[in-house]
Amino acid sequence: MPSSQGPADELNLFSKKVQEEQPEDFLQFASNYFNRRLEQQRVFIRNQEALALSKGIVLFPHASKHDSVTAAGSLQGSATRPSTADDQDVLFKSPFVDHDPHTTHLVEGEESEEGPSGIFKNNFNVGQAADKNATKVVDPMAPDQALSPPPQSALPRRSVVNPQPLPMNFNAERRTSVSGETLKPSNFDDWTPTNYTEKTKEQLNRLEKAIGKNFLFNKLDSDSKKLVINSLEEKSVKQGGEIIKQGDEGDYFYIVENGTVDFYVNHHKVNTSGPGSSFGELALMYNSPRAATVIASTDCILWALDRLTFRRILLGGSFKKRILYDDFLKSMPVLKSLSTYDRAKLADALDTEIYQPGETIIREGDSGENFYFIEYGQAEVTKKGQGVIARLKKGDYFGEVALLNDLPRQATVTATEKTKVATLGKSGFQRLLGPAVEVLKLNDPTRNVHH
Ligand SMILES: Nc1ncnc2c1ncn2[C@@H]1O[C@@H]2COP(=O)(O)O[C@H]2[C@H]1O
Ligand SMILES: Nc1ncnc2c1ncn2[C@@H]1O[C@@H]2COP(=O)(O)O[C@H]2[C@H]1O
Repeated sequence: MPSSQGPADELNLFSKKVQEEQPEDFLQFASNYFNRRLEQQRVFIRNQEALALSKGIVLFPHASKHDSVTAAGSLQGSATRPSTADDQDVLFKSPFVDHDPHTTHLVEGEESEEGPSGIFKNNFNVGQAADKNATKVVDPMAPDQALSPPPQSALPRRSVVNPQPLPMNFNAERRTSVSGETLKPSNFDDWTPTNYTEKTKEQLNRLEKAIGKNFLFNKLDSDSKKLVINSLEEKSVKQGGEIIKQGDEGDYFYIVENGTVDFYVNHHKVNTSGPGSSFGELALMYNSPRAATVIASTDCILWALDRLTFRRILLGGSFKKRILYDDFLKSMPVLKSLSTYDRAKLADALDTEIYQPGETIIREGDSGENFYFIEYGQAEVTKKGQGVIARLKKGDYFGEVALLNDLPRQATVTATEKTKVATLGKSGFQRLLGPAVEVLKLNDPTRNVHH
């Protein structure tokens, strides 16, 4: 059965709800709960389809009207007409939900106790924690693009990629947040993406070599991986060709098989990257204008993934951490100076740890390995001989003093209630915080002692 998360995640969510609600009539509760989930999912798909149709795009070209009411879970829809309220009434109405004493409204994008986008939380791998008491919830990932080497002459103007008319901007409304729209089905059993073409053996071999081990793919299950691979379109770009123009609307996401590309923001070169790297995700994630111009600095072979497949498959998989941390990082005053791109790279590098009341997160005198943001909970800072010197809460950060000044930990930080922190390793701290480091230095609580 298709679902927004996959059966295991749906079951996890469901059992959490059961624990929370302790329903007296379990079967009734279960029936209502899953009816509502199904209803939400169908409504979402209907809306997407209607939106797409309003922009002249057919999302489900192979489906007929009759297909739309096949067995529960078959997510085909009518390609020829927008949905109506009547459709939804007939197709989505749960016989029970209106009168259910147990029903709680599940809103897409609803925050759970577990974090900014709780609906994803049960997807995480439980791994080893930096502190033996902590539970690490997310894996590290995402290779970084190298920083720019030598300066370059003026930008070429000619565009050689994307000769076809522009793409599926079916969701052309500008948005600044990914969260609402991304808590949605990412995997449709019966959905055939528009650009799907089985790859030849030769292409598959090349793809496997170039990108098979890329973080984009090792996060995906085999079906999703196959879907993505067969949706990729091969594009050759000559040296100097403009692949993306800053300010344009997003159409494709790109993976580099061969060659090197340069990134320019407001005509200044900011980055360069080579084989195995990828770019062009920001505009597709945030429905924002392209944040940089991308030029082939050598002849390149690229693989392009259309916007819809990117959003359906990669957003909730490979780019999950960005979605998870998007709102949280945006809300942190200390990170205000970071660009969308900086925030995205930062999110890629974060891990999550949970501490129980009384657990030590940082011990005075230890060497410093991580920087911390508090996602929820409270902690107190103590120093030998001085007792409690500060209290920390949601949105605060700590652990910067040792990293900024190359010193041992200057205080002990202990959770006073269940506390969830996002952690950033030392190298990420130095590489990814950019201008925020200056703010951290200015706010250094030991500034007068060390300087
Ligand atoms: N410093 C940077 N700022 C913005 N985008 C960058 C930067 N470096 C690389 N890029 C990539 O350039 C791409 C341009 O298109 P997007 O905005 O869709 O996504 C962008 C990123 O993938
Ligand atoms: N007055 C303070 N002195 C030292 N550390 C403090 C103080 N207030 C808060 N802290 C935090 O406690 C952390 C302990 O580890 P660090 O020394 O790496 O970074 C420290 C700061 O983030």
